[in-house]
Amino acid sequence: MNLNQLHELPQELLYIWHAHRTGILLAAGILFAIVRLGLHWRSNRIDKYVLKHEIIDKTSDDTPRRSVVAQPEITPVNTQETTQTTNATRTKEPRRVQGNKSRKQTPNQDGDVLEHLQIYIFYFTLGGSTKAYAERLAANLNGASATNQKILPVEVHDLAEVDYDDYFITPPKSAQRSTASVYLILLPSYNIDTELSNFLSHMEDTHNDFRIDTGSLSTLAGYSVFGFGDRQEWPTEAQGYCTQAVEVDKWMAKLTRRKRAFPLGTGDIRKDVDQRLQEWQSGVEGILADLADGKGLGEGVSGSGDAVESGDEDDTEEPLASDSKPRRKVRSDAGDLEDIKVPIPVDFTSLGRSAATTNAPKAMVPKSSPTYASLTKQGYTIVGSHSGVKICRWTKSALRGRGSCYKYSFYGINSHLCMEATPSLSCSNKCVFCWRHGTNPVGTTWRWEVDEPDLVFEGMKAGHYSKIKMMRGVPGVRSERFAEAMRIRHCALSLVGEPIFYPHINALLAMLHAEHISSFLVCNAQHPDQLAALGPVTQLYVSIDASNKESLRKIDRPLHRDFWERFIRCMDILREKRFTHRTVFRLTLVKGFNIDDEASGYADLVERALPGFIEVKGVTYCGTSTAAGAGLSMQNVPFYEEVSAFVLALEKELLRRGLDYGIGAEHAHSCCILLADRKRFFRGRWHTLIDYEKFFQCVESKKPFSPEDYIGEATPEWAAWGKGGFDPRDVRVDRKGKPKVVEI
Ligand SMILES: Cc1cc2nc3c(=O)[nH]c(=O)nc-3n(C[C@H](O)[C@H](O)[C@H](O)COP(=O)(O)O)c2cc1C
Ligand code: SF4
Repeated sequence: MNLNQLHELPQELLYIWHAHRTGILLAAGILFAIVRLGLHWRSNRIDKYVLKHEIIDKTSDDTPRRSVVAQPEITPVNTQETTQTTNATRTKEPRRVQGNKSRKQTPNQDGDVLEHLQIYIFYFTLGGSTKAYAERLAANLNGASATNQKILPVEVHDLAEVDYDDYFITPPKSAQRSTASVYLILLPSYNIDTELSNFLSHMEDTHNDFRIDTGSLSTLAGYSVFGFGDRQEWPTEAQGYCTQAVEVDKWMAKLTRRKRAFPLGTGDIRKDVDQRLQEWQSGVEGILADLADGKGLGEGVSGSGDAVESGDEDDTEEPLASDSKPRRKVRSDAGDLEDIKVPIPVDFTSLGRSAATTNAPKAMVPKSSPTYASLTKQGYTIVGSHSGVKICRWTKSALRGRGSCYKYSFYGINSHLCMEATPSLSCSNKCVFCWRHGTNPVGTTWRWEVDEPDLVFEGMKAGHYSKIKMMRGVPGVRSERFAEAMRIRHCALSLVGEPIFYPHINALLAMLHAEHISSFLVCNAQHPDQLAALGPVTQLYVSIDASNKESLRKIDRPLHRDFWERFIRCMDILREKRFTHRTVFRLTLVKGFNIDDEASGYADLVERALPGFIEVKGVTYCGTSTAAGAGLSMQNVPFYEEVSAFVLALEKELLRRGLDYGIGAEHAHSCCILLADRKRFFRGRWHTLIDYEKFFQCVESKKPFSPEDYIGEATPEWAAWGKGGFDPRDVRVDRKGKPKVVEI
């Protein structure tokens, strides 16, 4: 290049710039963007690499590299790790926990092979008696598990001597991943300041310490508490009986995240402590065996862990359908059984001839059907293809010492010993107040497969017991009632559907009686032939939902066209049955439907059937769309005074006709009053209770017998008219679980 050309270079460059500046700028911009993106991607990879290695370091090293502020829902990854963390931090700095999200583990849920079960017994004592009980319990458990290699010798610790940090912040160091630990805590109660008060404060502090996982004992396999108290000085829990055991049980539920392995047991040191402790021990032994077998706590409903227990059940007698919202109608063969078009429907009244039908019958509630899904969602256990079982709210209530249903006051039935079941989920009515609407199948004929009665019976019992077991972790469940509940004494065949619809109903009843389970069978007065053929039943109910044809049509919405004729025939059959069966009318009063001016109509029916008893009950509003569609609202639920006024009017009307009925008992809590034939009033008292053992003797004698043969003792004073009828052994509570004052 010569000098001239060199001179012209700037001009040349300027020219090139002007001519190509857009392209140049664009290319530079693209290049810059590529470089930035490359750098960004590279730094991201480094970050990830560092993080990954930090995590690996953290889980493999005794000393945590990072501390993460504990969130309410965090929990240690495993026992060992947590113990190490706590140890490592306790000496150097405030306690720290790592913040991995809870996986709600139990040792054997981790997939670890459970090798051992370590039982720790903790006790507190001042006078020495609880120590003696703890040592005896340890000896018993060691003896019982001597042959089980998985259960390690029991460790016994005095709470006054242990360092709480070693056992009650996290489980002990000795607890390995493959060793499940169970705490059994035996405690007296003292209303004075003792070490026990410190223990309780420690539990509260641990739970509330923001640096510690709120469920820091959740890696335990389970726990159970037994309290010793003195009922003579502290008669009820509210007055102080075993209060500290109750408190510890609640805090343990929180700290373990609901690992209550067996309900809190309590024993009166002056009276029943040995028996209660023995019952509790037997229950605990069962759970320990399950845990050692790697079965975990089972499908138990874990306790809420709430220090203030919530009344987690509504106060209505019948549970509401869980989804009371209007439901889209699902059309399917199985879902809407009423609409199934089976070519030749078989009238179940002539089932013996069903072999003539060529089409094989179907399952009433197939597993794949929406009906099945809906019923199981509501808590029913479907047994076989057409039966069901469910524990009623009163069974739960009695397990928690919150009262039994009116049948305890009237007939001596303990609700926690009662199984509610039906062998036929199908019904021939669509009553407006039935809370199962939209779920249970309906039909006038039995068009389905028939399960054998032994299958139905065994399935019902298994379903019931499994539901009872699910209650063992629920706060407030009394251990002695829980133990008693594992032996069914009564069966209410009234759950849903129509029990006598089942072709083998008599065989099923015989199976119940053979196991000394009493039977209360409720039918809807629509199946006269089955009613006539019915064998022995402890108590035979007929639902009387209206006193005249029009009302019955409006309320029961029966599927049979000849529903009134069927109803009246049933009245006549009942009149005959009164010599062989304890017959009961069950009236459900619905304000605006069947109360007003109907006392005389009901009296007509009583005069016709002459039942031994008349139960009158105010309807429970279930809030379903069906109820609403039928014009039912809370306005239709009568007050207790209105039910009482109706009963008095009916009693008067019956007397006017020379029918001697009187008020035998009441249960104001469930708005229910019992009228009884005055023959049951003798020796100055009503006798509405049942002697169940005598009933079984009568059945076993195979000779004819009458309801008078098994009249029980006098109706308790507290259930008499004007006394309310609430079981005095129990505490009535409101929706929040707070004791409730009953006004009669
Ligand atoms: C000073 C004192 C206070 C007590 N307070 C209660 C109490 O509040 N509630 C209760 O149920 N029992 C209470 N008790 C009864 C004890 O809990 C009961 O006797 C227990 O078995 C004592 O156990 P220990 O011998 O292991 O100390 C109390 C006993 C004493 C001596
Ligand atoms: S009789 Fe049995 S099933 Fe019926 S409400 Fe009472 S406890 Fe429940």
